[in-house]
Amino acid sequence: MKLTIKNISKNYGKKQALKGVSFEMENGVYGLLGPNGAGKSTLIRILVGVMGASGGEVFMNGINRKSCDREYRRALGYLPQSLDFYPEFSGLDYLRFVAVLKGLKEDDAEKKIKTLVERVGLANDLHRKCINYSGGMKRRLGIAQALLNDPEILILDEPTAGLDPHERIRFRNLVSIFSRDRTVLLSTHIVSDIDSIAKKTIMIKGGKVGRMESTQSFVDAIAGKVWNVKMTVDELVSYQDSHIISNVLPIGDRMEVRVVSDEKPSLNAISVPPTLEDAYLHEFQFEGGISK
Ligand SMILES: Nc1ncnc2c1ncn2[C@@H]1O[C@H](COP(=O)(O)OP(=O)(O)OP(=O)(O)O)[C@@H](O)[C@H]1O
Repeated sequence: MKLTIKNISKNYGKKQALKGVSFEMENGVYGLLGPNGAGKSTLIRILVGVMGASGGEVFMNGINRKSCDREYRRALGYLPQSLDFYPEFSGLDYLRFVAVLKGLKEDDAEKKIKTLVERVGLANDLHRKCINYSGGMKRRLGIAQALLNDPEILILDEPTAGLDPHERIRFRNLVSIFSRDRTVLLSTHIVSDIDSIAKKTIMIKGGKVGRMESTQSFVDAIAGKVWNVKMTVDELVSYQDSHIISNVLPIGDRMEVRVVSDEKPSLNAISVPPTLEDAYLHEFQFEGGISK
């Protein structure tokens, strides 16, 4: 399955939310990473067809999606940022309801629901009202509904928002397993969501795709630009206004400060191996109040 996004733009009145976004995806997880307001949700809404683009095209296996709308919708699974549940619905009612909306035959739906709830770890909670599920269970129910029609393309919009670390890791592992033979686009501003599972990371800012590379390439590109510097708390106060700081660790009466900097930031700085989080900070150094 190949999905090609070509020159997509979107205007909300005078606000240009997407400015000619282009990239291509095949099997595997693709992380769509960008700060608040970068245009991630707008792009996703256009890809899943709940909103029209102002310009540009989407192609599925080389065919314009406008010419294969039915097949495209059939191939698509979508987990939106928030899911609403009818108060009386159990998890099972909800999945049956979505199965009807997706046009699944009753027998197929029951088999599919049984397999999926086991895979997402909800088999013992199916008869409970889903509004009483924990955040993690709701997300797992969300991924089960997105997978009911066996989609080849799975689109997840900030799927781990509000989850505790245990549920976050569980969700990430699920996505990784499901991505073996699917194309997954996972939008997030949480670097650890995609750090270990995305084969490519798409960095988006100001409505433009800055770079799309293998996740490891982003990390490799800033090798030699991440440093540990020991300093006092007073020194840190003035230091943090002029440097990108990715971590601070108190050691005795001093601070070990992790700094992302093209140049060696001070004489006693020691070069350390970079992470994707460092690469994100380097890429978005002018977003989120970091000035340099
Ligand atoms: N309905 C709308 N009307 C006007 N402007 C909008 C609308 N929806 C989004 N925007 C603007 O478009 C830009 C992109 O918004 P979008 O929600 O796509 O970003 P995002 O990357 O998903 O952000 P977040 O991570 O905060 O969800 C922002 O500047 C936002 O304020």
